[in-house]
Amino acid sequence: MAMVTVEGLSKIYNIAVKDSGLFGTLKHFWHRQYREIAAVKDISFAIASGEMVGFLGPNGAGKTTTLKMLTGLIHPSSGNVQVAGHIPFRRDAGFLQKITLVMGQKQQLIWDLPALDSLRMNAAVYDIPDKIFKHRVGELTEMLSLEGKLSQPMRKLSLGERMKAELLAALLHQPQVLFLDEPTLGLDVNAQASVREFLREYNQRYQATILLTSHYMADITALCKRVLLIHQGGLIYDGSLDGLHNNFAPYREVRVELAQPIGDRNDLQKYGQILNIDGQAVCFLVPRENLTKAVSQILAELEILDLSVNEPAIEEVIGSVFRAGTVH
Ligand SMILES: Nc1ncnc2c1ncn2[C@@H]1O[C@H](COP(=O)(O)OP(=O)(O)OP(=O)(O)O)[C@@H](O)[C@H]1O
Repeated sequence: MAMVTVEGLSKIYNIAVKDSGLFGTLKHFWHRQYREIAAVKDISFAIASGEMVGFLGPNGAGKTTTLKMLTGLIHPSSGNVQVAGHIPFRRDAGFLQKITLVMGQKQQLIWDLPALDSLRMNAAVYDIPDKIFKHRVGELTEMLSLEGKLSQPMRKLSLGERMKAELLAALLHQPQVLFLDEPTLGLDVNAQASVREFLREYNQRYQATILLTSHYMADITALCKRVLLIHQGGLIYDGSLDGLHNNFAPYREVRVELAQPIGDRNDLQKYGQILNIDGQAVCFLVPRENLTKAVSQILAELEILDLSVNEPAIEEVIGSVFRAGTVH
């Protein structure tokens, strides 16, 4: 059963344009002009109940705009959206009980209060009976390893603990669908891993449907078998992470350690696209079909200490898909 259905969804923002200076301000006052920004262009996809999907795209691609339409914060310019059987922008109470939106850069818990006080307010908003409130807080506190932290003012918690408390608050009403926008933003590696582990466990325990954006590929590779790639407002890939790797990585990375210091960088470019140079080591990106030729040429023409051939990391694959702008 599809928990999220998106059909031909678009969002156009109208931005007021103003010339500089006093004349520009006066002109803007009397004769306002607008420019259109197509933030999301005719995207369609469906997410099944219990599925965890990664939503990837470079800055400004349209991810947050899409999440805002899926959660009813803004109206689409055109197209249809259904989430858990509801039309989001109607924002009926039943819909808000079934979803949550977590934005890594925004906080809902009050800075000077212990998280527990804010959680009590949330429980009142969502009409959660005291017994259930205590049970859920206990369960989530354990899953998030937040024992002893909820009674301290938020400002005294570490960044990672604050993010976990935010997650707890966002999940108190036990939503079926989680929209997570950069939930690990700015966290150190350990805190990222523990939030990731929590999300995996939460998804398994409650069969929650999760759409997750993250700039950290480790989050996506650890949690999402399927990814949606958005670029300049258009959906350019919807499929498995493995499929992306297999189909869209027609390159191999060739790492060569030279016996002598590197002279002219231009002399090396004939072997492949130079990814980076580190001391006497060069990393090339070589089309799969040229691999044998490039390696034989390197062995014949350069004095080398070591050579290895690797598959590019998934970050590289996605980066090249975005640079190309389209996936065939
Ligand atoms: N309220 C707004 N008014 C006008 N334009 C907007 C508004 N919000 C976003 N945009 C524009 O829409 C486009 C998509 O922005 P959006 O925030 O959805 O991208 P994003 O993929 O979430 O980016 P990031 O990863 O940087 O958060 C951008 O060009 C942005 O400048």
